[in-house]
Amino acid sequence: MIPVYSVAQIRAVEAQENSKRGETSLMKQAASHLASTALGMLAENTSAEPAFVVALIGPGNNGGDGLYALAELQLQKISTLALQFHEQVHAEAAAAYQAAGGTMLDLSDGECELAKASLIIDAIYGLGYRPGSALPVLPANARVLACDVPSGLNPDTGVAEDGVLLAERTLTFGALKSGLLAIDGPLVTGDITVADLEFDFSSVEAGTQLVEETATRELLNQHRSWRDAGRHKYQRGVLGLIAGSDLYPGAAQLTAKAAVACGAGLLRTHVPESIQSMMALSVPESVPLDDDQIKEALSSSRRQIHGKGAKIKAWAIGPGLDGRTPPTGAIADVFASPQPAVIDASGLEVVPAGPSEQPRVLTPHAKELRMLLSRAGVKITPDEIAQDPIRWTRWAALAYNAVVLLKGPTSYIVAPNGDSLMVSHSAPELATAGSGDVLTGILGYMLSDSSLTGTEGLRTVPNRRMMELTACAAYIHGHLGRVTAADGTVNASRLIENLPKVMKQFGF
Ligand SMILES: NC(=O)C1=CN([C@@H]2O[C@H](COP(=O)(O)OP(=O)(O)OC[C@H]3O[C@@H](n4cnc5c(N)ncnc54)[C@H](O)[C@@H]3O)[C@@H](O)[C@H]2O)[C@H](O)CC1
Repeated sequence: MIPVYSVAQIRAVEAQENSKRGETSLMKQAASHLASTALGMLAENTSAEPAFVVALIGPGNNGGDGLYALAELQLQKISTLALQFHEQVHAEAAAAYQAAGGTMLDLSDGECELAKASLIIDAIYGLGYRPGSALPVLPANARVLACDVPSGLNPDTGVAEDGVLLAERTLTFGALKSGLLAIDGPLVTGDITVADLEFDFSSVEAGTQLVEETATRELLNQHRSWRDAGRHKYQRGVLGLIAGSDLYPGAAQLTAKAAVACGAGLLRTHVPESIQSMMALSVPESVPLDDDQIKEALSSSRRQIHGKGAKIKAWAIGPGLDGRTPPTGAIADVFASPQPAVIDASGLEVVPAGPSEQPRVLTPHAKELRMLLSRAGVKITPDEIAQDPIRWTRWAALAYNAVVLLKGPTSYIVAPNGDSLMVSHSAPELATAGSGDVLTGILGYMLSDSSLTGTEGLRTVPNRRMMELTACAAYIHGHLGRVTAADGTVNASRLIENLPKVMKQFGF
């Protein structure tokens, strides 16, 4: 996992490093990473035209990084040009660039050169960016390498100006900044690479951790064993799904299909009688579960604690459920059971607040998070959630004593003790009806498979593990969105079609 810091934290560490190693030395180290990233991007060019790198240079150290990087390229016989965006410029870096034979022009005098560039380095604003600046308009198909932070993106909040310089790649220095991963960040940074400047972050605690592919695989493999291959279906994850209504019969089917597509050992479905035949036809692998059988499953799970085998290992509650009526009878009993549960959609309208014996993951989008907080007595607006998603997700995790996954372009996963993870590997095309139902099926299956939770019947799944598996499910769901979008438009049914292949890529 990759730690994510605030601008203030990075500034503090940078100041320490500057006093130890000197600002110029740090800038040159950053610039060297920037120059080699630029060379890597140029090597991808198929054009026979000689390389021509144009850098947009701002007034501060971000601009200084850009100039030192151009000087390195110039010394490697790459044709370069520096376009000054501001009358002020980093004098020492400018002198170094000109000593290397570089040419500096005011942007107004050299703007026409941008169209000829094989690569544009955006070194106008980085950490020091303040909203409200004018920004240049770049040629439509320009290849842009952002220096530290794309200009026009707030490095802390992730809010971008309309005129933000869209990057193909962002090389960020020292560590990930929260703004690169939040709100507009994922839409404007392109692929992000962190340039290691050997900073000492021991004095600051990361606000959160980004779960990327390597971490996802490590987390999934934590409890896997060669013995898993010999398991029978009751050991390969038995999920109880409580979902569906006459109003929304489809959501239950999508979650059911997704859980089956993940390779669950057995799916038991508790849906209204009016849609049971539809469920049996559309998901023939599923087995119905009536109230009495739920009570039997719950009582045997208690017996399991005393040695007898129960069958249902986890619950998925909510997709398409009629949220107007509070749970009664068997469904209320499920909310009080010790098995882990993922609670989504209308299930969020009825999940009880406060301490619970059940290890739970709630999976709201921003509007549902607002409803959860309102039910817990906290009135806030969608904008307030957007401005500080981790803080408000943490509120809900505390109020409901549950792991909370706030769904969006970036997913935030927060445990009741305040620990948080982020997943930014996603696809904008996932904003389509039923996508959340598919995620519920993936997560529900994962919580039901003891080769993933690492717990047999005697212990409930710890919140830390619930949080880790939720992040893995969010990562796989985001990857599923990218794979599906690669060869066509995205809908929930196509996501499900691709799910077996994607799960296989992650060792299932
Ligand atoms: N953090 C690190 O590890 C390292 C950072 N480096 C580079 O330094 C920049 C940050 O430099 P700084 O001079 O503080 O700020 P910027 O260059 O981002 O901004 C320059 C300057 O621009 C002015 N400004 C900001 N917004 C506006 C606006 N809207 N209108 C007008 N003027 C504006 C403001 O005065 C800023 O100070 C960081 O990104 C890295 O690239 C080190 O070089 C390497 C290590």
